[in-house]
Amino acid sequence: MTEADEPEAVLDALFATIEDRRDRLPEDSYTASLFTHEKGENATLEKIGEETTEVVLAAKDGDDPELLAESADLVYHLLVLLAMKGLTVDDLRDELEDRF
Ligand SMILES: N=c1c2ncn([C@@H]3O[C@H](COP(=O)(O)OP(=O)(O)OP(=O)(O)O)[C@@H](O)[C@H]3O)c2ncn1[C@@H]1O[C@H](COP(=O)(O)O)[C@@H](O)[C@H]1O
Repeated sequence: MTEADEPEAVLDALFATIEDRRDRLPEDSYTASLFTHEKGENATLEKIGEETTEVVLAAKDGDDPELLAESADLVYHLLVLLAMKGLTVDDLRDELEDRF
């Protein structure tokens, strides 16, 4: 069983993978390309904008599978942005817990 087999741990496993790609920069990794490309931060921010629009349109259309797929794309790119800024998924968890 991997860490990601625990449903509550999937965000931690995904974030650890993003940090690994950021730190090791493997050539075949889309995530690493966002960290290495000169305009990687802009590309990440653009993706967040695009995916947000796609989430809104999927919700408006009542397309639940599309809503879930676009939400996953959005969460992934948000986590990449946090990693770019030196923030972590634990920081996000703390922020959410403070509001709970
Ligand atoms: N969760 C994701 C994830 N979500 C989206 N993407 C990529 O984000 C890119 C942009 O997404 P889009 O939906 O915009 O796809 P697109 O091909 O540009 O399509 P259009 O927008 O043009 O329609 C695509 O290349 C997707 O593959 C992701 N790439 C990686 N991950 C995770 O990151 C891990 C490491 O991946 P690598 O960095 O590739 O090793 C993977 O195991 C996954 O768990």
